[in-house]
Amino acid sequence: MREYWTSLASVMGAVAFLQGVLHAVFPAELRAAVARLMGRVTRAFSPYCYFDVTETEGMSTNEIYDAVQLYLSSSAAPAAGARLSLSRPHNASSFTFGLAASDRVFDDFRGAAVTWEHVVAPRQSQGFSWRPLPEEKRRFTLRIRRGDRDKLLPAYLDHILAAAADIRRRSQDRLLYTNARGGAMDARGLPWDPVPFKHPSTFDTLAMDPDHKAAIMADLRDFADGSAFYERTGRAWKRGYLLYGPPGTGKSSMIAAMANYLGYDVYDLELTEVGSNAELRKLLMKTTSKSIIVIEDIDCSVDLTNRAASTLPAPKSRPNIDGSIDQDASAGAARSITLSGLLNFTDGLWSCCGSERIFVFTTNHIEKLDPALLRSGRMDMHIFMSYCSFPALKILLRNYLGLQDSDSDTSVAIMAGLESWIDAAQITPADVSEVLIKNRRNGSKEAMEGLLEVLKERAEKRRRESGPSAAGKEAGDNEEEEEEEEKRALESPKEGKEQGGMDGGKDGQDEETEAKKQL
Ligand SMILES: Nc1ncnc2c1ncn2[C@@H]1O[C@H](COP(=O)(O)OP(=O)(O)OP(=O)(O)O)[C@@H](O)[C@H]1O
Ligand SMILES: [Mg+2]
Repeated sequence: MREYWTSLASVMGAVAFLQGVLHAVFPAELRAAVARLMGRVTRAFSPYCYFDVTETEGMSTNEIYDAVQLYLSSSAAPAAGARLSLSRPHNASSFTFGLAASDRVFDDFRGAAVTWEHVVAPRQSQGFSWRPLPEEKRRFTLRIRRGDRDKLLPAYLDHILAAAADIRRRSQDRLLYTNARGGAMDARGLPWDPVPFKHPSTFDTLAMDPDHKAAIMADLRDFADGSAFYERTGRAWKRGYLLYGPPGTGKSSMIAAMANYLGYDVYDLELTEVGSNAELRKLLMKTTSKSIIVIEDIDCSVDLTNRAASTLPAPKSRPNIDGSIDQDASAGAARSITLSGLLNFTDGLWSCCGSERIFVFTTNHIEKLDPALLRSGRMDMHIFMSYCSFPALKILLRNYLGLQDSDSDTSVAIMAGLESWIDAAQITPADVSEVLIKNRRNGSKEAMEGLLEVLKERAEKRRRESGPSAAGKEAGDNEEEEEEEEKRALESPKEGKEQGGMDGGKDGQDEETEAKKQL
């Protein structure tokens, strides 16, 4: 054994000696030229071709290098033992992973396998430079089979750039924009005011029927991933959702959940602050893609019952600095937003500037909306946010009391009571949440008992009120709705309205999903 080690050491010594001689005899340039030649010969017979993406291009940074780094860190499979570096960009809410030196990752695109290697080499000393260059030269080398070249380039790089942009957007704080300045522009000429958007509502916390929720999430996902579909079918890449239902059933929470799910910015459009159709168009043009444009309480914002006529709800009289109201301005200034202006906003040619945008309208009174607004293609999906059902209640119990399905045997009787009373009580998720918040300090059993009492009271009250005099009233009428109606003091007539429902909206959606499947 000792002889083996002695001979190995002498071989290594000889190699080192020869290397020393080579280094001494041949200049560095010659050695590099020989290495380059060898590399070229090897590559000429290789079934692969290689592409280098260097970190810097001349003096400027290479955008593709950054994109590749971001993309590889999130989507490709690192080789066994690869080291990923961790970082969190300033102002970002999530971490990003980067590939360490000389590590390899594998990826595939359209059925072709690719390999990326991260190569880090020391930079040779340079002459004078205005800008200090990094001491190392970094690059990604892409290795693909020669036969896959046409299939992969440039489509694979486009895919990487788009994916990297998406990751970048998701890792930054998203924004909520409002147009609350009444058409005034900021210093940069933008009509929207942004604030960081940090709404905690997610589809996980949203209490609604799980199947219904899953259908909405699938629809959103199809939309966000549907670039090729929309291009192929010649449709503008946008989608409209109409959320309707009584107050406190989670319409605004649903919008926040949608934004959090897709990572989109939200534009909260206050229609009463918009003076004209032209202004509306300008606002639309200043929205970015990957955003949700929201008009809440659309029935209250403007009178959208007559497509042809100008709508004239009392314009908001803004107080002057001294507090007085400018009567001329409030009485005389006719507002000129029309239903057709709004339809153009969602459906016309202007709505297609930019892409990947979702329009969401909410209303408590779908029957007050003009059928033109409900037509499929404008509002593709009508989502009814209903009173709290038992499956929705279980989600609230889980969120507020930490109650799991498996825990339910501890309070089987109360759960059974809640299940039997919940529909009759017609209670909103907002009211259930309030009761649970109020009682949760006393423990989950007490909180559930408290809720059961409230449900019974409500159901009893409803039963008493729906005596013979109330017969014939629609099932959806209830105390809260009436209170809300009074509060909003709407004057628009009800005749001639078509009752839009989830089915109508869903049909449109089903057709599209079907079309997608066929394509
Ligand atoms: N479906 C729900 N799931 C979870 N929480 C809900 C739900 N509905 C309402 N809530 C709770 O009630 C509060 C009010 O709900 P939200 O503002 O979303 O109702 P809304 O339907 O938009 O009401 P409005 O018609 O008055 O605008 C929310 O902050 C949330 O805490
Ligand atoms: Mg709301």
